[in-house]
Amino acid sequence: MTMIIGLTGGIASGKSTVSEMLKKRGIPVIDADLIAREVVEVGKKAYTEIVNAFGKEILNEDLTINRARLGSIVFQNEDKREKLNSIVHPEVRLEMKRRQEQLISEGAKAVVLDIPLLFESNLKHLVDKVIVVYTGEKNQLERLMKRNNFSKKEALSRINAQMPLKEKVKFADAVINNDGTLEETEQQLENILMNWGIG
Ligand SMILES: CC(C)(COP(=O)(O)OP(=O)(O)OC[C@H]1O[C@@H](n2cnc3c(N)ncnc32)[C@H](O)[C@@H]1O)[C@@H](O)C(=O)NCCC(=O)NCCS
Ligand SMILES: Nc1ncnc2c1ncn2[C@@H]1O[C@H](COP(=O)(O)OP(=O)(O)OP(=O)(O)O)[C@@H](O)[C@H]1O
Repeated sequence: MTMIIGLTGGIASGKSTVSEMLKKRGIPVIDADLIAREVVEVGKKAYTEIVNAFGKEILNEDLTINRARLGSIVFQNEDKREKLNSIVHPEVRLEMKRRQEQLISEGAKAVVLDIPLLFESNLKHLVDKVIVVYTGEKNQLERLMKRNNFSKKEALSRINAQMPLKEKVKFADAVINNDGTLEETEQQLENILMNWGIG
């Protein structure tokens, strides 16, 4: 039996960092953010629906989606965000399921689904266990501003578009506190995998 593990957290809490550590140990990770980029490539079904809903103003000159522009629209307006989600999420879910089945058929002993909105989208039923990557509010804000070159206002609008991390922790089977060093984060991950028999 393949163990399906959900990896979630808040924006910039460290999911990709933990996901790299998992891959290094040979555990495959299916990344929802990455798939969400693929399904909106020029000409795909979701691409056409986004252009119909948001207009050509959100396109770059080469007709690809201008993510910064679309982001600044949807993170300021919940209705528009829900509209975008309703276009993109079904496509992401289909592709994730396809990849998960492929990995299971190859005999993977565990598969990790890296899904930032696992709880917000009520997807807990898709996984056997959930790891939440946690950081305190101050670290989350600072890391997000630094990584994306965001103002405080821009960063907060994205953080506030998600369930508070403190809430997510309550629904976790295991929590990794990523406020410390990367070594400390890796140690916590090792302990969790060991406890679940996949270390
Ligand atoms: C709005 C978009 C174009 C902004 O693109 P951008 O390159 O700036 O951000 P990126 O996609 O790398 O996402 C960064 C992080 O933002 C957060 N985030 C993204 N979309 C959402 C959303 N709809 N609601 C809440 N948080 C979100 C996640 O924590 C994600 O890890 C893009 O995020 C998008 O298409 N979002 C809708 C699809 C989605 O929900 N993706 C997330 C997982 S499926
Ligand atoms: N323990 C740590 N100490 C210092 N910086 C860290 C640590 N963990 C992650 N970071 C940095 O914080 C930022 C956010 O981390 P990461 O990209 O892994 O988050 P994420 O949860 O995948 O974000 P997103 O939701 O946007 O996909 C990155 O710039 C990363 O290098």
